[in-house]
Formats: sequence, C-alpha cells, structure tokens
Amino acid sequence: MADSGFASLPPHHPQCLGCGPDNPAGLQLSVYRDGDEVFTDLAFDARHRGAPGLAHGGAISAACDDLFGFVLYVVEEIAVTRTLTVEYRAPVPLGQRHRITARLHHRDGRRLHLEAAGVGDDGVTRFTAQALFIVVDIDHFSDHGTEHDVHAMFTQHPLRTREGG
Ligand SMILES: CCCCCCCCCCCC(=O)SCCNC(=O)CCNC(=O)[C@H](O)C(C)(C)COP(=O)(O)OP(=O)(O)OC[C@H]1O[C@@H](n2cnc3c(N)ncnc32)[C@H](O)[C@@H]1OP(=O)(O)O
Repeated sequence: MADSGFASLPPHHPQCLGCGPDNPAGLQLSVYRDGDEVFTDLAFDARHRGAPGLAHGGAISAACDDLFGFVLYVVEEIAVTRTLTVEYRAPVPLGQRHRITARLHHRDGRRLHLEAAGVGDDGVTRFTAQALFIVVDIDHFSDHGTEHDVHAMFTQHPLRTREGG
C-alpha cells in the first residue's frame, strides 16, 4: 500500500493489537520509515465502526498509539505510553485511506514527546495526536509476558536498554 523505496519496519510482535499480522482482531498496520518519521496507510473498515459509516475513536486512538510505538525504532529506545491525546478534527469515513505519520517532537530526559497526524487521500487532516512516552527497561515487560515472548520481541528489535524503568 505504501510508496516503494521506504524502509519497512517489523511489527512489535506477531500478536500486537496494532501491527501484529497474526492478530485477526487487530489493525494489522504496515509501517514504514521515512527519515526521522514513520507512517502507515490505513483504511478503517467495518470492524472499526463507531457511528454508522464512521471509524470509532478508540480505533483511531489505537492506531496512533501503536504508530508512536514505531517512533521508538527511530529514537532507539524502549518506552511505553504514559499519556495519549487525540484531536478528532473531522469524522473519519470507513474505507477511505488515511496516511498517519508520527515523529518525535522533543525529548526531555526519560520523556519522549511525540506527535502524529492522519491525512486522507483527499488532503484533509482528520485527526492529530500527541503522546508522552516514558523510557523503560526491558524488565518492564518481563513481569507480565512470558520470558520466551519478551525475549523474542527484543531479539527481533535490538533496542538500547537502560537502567531502571
Ligand atoms: C520493540 C518493542 C518496543 C517496546 C514495545 C512497544 C509497544 C508499543 C505499543 C504501543 C504503546 C503502548 O500501548 S504502551 C502500553 C500502555 N502503557 C502502559 O501500559 C504504561 C503503564 N504505565 C507505567 O508502566 C508507568 O506509569 C510508566 C513506566 C510509564 C512510568 O512509571 P515510572 O517509571 O514509575 O515513572 P514516573 O516516575 O511515574 O515518571 C517518569 C517521569 O515522567 C514524568 N511524568 C509522568 N507523567 C507525566 C505527565 N503526564 N506529564 C509530564 N511528565 C510526566 C515524571 O515526572 C517523571 O519525571 P522525572 O522524575 O524522571 O523527571
């Protein structure tokens, strides 16, 4: 779906709600890197229905949150969402492709301030999002996922880890 020539980024893990190809209930985002930005082309479908004919705000929010999780490959940190704000600027019709682009706005210690925008093929910006991600250590995940799954996630994506978190 995306333009050729951009680097394709691997999913966080196969069952991820946002990008896992093996999660039939997920958004199955395909994400690409363009310099310091990441993007996905997404048309919400009937599974994501809110009001008739329109995407559910939670589905839009999930897409933004997961896409922010791909900016981590650019900044080479492990981090998780602390806050997420979505501005729903216009209704998002089902079946209409939108390009969602995300980037790091600025960093302040462990705080990663991120921003995103969803623009339709017609050029209309229908939603924007801001998030605060906090850098964590791999141990953040070890308490909940199986050792095998956590190990697999980070051997596939060798991001820098840090003390604490
Ligand atoms: C390849 C795989 C990749 C990794 C996997 C990527 C998967 C991506 C999936 C999409 C993303 C998700 O869904 S992530 C899942 C949803 N999110 C979560 O489950 C996170 C749950 N929350 C937590 O676990 C925790 O609250 C943390 C880890 C986020 C933070 O806890 P903590 O480590 O104790 O940190 P804490 O002291 O509270 O805050 C850290 C610093 O941030 C500041 N801070 C805290 N809140 C705010 C705030 N609202 N605005 C400004 N600043 C704030 C604090 O003052 C502090 O500053 P200072 O004192 O340091 O100066």
